[in-house]
Amino acid sequence: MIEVKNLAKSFGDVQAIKDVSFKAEDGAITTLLGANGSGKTTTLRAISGLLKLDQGRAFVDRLDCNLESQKAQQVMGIFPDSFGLYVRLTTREHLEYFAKLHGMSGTKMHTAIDHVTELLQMQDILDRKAEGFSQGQRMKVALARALVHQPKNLILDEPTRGLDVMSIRLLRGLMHQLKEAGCCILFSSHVMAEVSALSDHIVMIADGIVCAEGAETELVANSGCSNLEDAFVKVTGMDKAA
Ligand SMILES: Nc1ncnc2c1ncn2[C@@H]1O[C@H](COP(=O)(O)OP(=O)(O)OP(=O)(O)O)[C@@H](O)[C@H]1O
Repeated sequence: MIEVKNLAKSFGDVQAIKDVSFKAEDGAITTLLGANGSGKTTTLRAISGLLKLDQGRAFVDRLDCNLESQKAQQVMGIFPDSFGLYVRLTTREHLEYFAKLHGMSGTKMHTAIDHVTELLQMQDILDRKAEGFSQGQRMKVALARALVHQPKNLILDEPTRGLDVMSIRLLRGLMHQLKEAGCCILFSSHVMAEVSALSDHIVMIADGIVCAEGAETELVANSGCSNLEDAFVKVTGMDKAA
């Protein structure tokens, strides 16, 4: 479970997030839905422990992401907005490196690597260096890296950007599978169809503030609109800005 309370963070004069609070439950897919620059990545980075907040607290499985960052890292997998692979390392070497960072070794580590390799159907790239990997192959390595220590919580920042239809299907299938297994999945997106297809709970964010949250049907009904896109535009005040 992920819970954030009153997060705020500025970069110089830019207030990236002003007041962000929400809860992402286990066994559910929660989406941070917001336009470009609304504060999605900053929020996810704060949960990942990569950012020192000006205000507020973030918790993963009740562990404070700032004060108990090492323990919190153990229970979350992070799929960042840039894949950041080391081109000279093979897929296997990437996975071993991340597994070791999570304290794994020996048979346990090799079994975990076999498991994610199977899960993501990536046997063909396991012993290839990452240099020259396609976007889909890079996505698989980044996802496998996030999952190798079998975290209960998975955080994905705009995971489908740049992917083709088969890679997106694989990713969505996996998110559903992990949700069914009881994991807490938190992802960010601004693609309405994707948000609608995947989300159990949607958190709408605009200009660094959470404007509304709930199930899609609830958000649409409360807005008086007929679909999620119109509800989003209305709730975030983007109709007035246009
Ligand atoms: N390291 C940084 N330095 C300066 N400004 C930043 C930094 N990180 C984020 N910002 C600013 O904070 C605001 C929110 O950015 P953020 O990346 O969180 O938005 P986002 O919702 O993820 O956007 P996108 O969908 O375009 O990725 C933007 O105005 C951005 O320029």
